[in-house]
Amino acid sequence: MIIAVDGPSGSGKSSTARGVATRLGLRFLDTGATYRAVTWSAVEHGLDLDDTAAVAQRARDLRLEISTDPGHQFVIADGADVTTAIREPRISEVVSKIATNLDVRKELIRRQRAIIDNAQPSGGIVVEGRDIATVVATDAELKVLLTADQEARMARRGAEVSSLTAEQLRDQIIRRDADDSTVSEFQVASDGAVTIDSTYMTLEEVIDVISRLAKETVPQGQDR
Ligand SMILES: Nc1ncnc2c1ncn2[C@@H]1O[C@H](COP(=O)(O)OP(=O)(O)OP(=O)(O)O)[C@@H](O)[C@H]1O
Ligand SMILES: Nc1ccn([C@H]2C[C@H](O)[C@@H](COP(=O)(O)O)O2)c(=O)n1
Repeated sequence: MIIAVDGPSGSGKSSTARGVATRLGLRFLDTGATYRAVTWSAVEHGLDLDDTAAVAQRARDLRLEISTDPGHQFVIADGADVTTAIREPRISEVVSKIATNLDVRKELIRRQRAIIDNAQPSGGIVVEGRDIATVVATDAELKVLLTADQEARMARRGAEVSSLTAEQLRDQIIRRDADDSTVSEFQVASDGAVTIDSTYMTLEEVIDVISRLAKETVPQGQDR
């Protein structure tokens, strides 16, 4: 089974998808972490991030290991544990440059699909990102567009990283969504997707709703 969770920045995709995977005993893939790992590597190599060919080559050359265990997340890039480093503001500020590089996307989508295929024997996977239902896994059994209004998303990010200024918060949520939406459609639900507006819902409530939908989606008697 594949559950796709797409949506804008700060809507709760990652925490919700991880929670659903834990609840249902599925694997979990944070596809944003793959774009962040390439960004980290390009920065470490001192590349000009506007040099799309050089950055795409870096994406193809990168040795990348990403955990799909919802209880133990890690990202290893060229042998370095970058689990924390890829979340630093210096990466968040520039990651859209890498995520809007179409050759990088081609390479990372290929890798994401391989990870999803590998997870199938263990029962399935919850995959979160911006283009999962529309591009990466169009055959997902359950497609969710997770939204929340802009103020709620900025408040959530602010509560998570208290050191961010108001300007940095707007950059990480509003500017990033504007840039990212030039290459992916995550503001409007695709065909067959269920929209969940989490503005006034707790994380647990969102996890409950998606878990229930997932159980209703799998035919009775079929192994998960
Ligand atoms: N329904 C919710 N109610 C309140 N807070 C939430 C809810 N869902 C998630 N959060 C919190 O909001 C913050 C952002 O969530 P998360 O990182 O999962 O969002 P995201 O959509 O994956 O963001 P990004 O795409 O920017 O990585 C986290 O601190 C998380 O705990
Ligand atoms: N499937 C995806 C996943 C992520 N992105 C972009 C969006 C962000 O700018 C960046 C990092 O994602 P985050 O960790 O903040 O969810 O990668 C994308 O274009 N497609």
